[in-house]
Amino acid sequence: MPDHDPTPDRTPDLDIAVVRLDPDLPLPSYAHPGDAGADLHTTVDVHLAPGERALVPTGIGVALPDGYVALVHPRSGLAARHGLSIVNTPGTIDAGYRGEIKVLLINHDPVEAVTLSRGDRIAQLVVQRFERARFVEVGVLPESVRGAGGYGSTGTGSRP
Ligand SMILES: O=c1ccn([C@H]2C[C@H](O)[C@@H](COP(=O)(O)OP(=O)(O)OP(=O)(O)O)O2)c(=O)[nH]1
Ligand SMILES: [Mg+2]
Repeated sequence: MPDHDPTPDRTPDLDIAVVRLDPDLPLPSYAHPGDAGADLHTTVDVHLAPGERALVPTGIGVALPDGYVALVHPRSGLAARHGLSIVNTPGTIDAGYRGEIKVLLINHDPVEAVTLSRGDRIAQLVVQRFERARFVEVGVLPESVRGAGGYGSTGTGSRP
């Protein structure tokens, strides 16, 4: 770590009530100042054959304030080293949810199994504010430059 960290730790913006359903495992925590994701741990040993998935408990329950959502993101190190990801990435933890946060891990490696031990950090939780939309039905949508183009409509090469 440099003498002067250019990303100093912030005063937390928000308190979130957490229960530890497994008191021997740590609370979610940020690895570095400025990190967006707080790491979540598995409470169980996991063995995933190639292509296999498993719903893995984290031992954590939260009560998010109204207007907030927590998103369960994969960890890039596990993805790069082992092909490990999350089936429904990012998982959505609703403000009203009071159950245990679980992570639907999947082993995308075509050959190697993935083995994780109880206590390993398996995913990261990003807490965000969100907008509650009112879906207002109209007959025709306003025009835009993109229009209905999508799914690669701009091509893959560099653009002028
Ligand atoms: O990765 C995840 C995704 C969801 N959940 C919990 C929290 C969330 O609030 C609840 C419902 O998730 P979601 O809305 O994604 O699932 P659904 O299939 O739509 O179920 P439901 O009908 O219960 O909303 O399950 C997790 O613990 N981990
Ligand atoms: Mg739902």
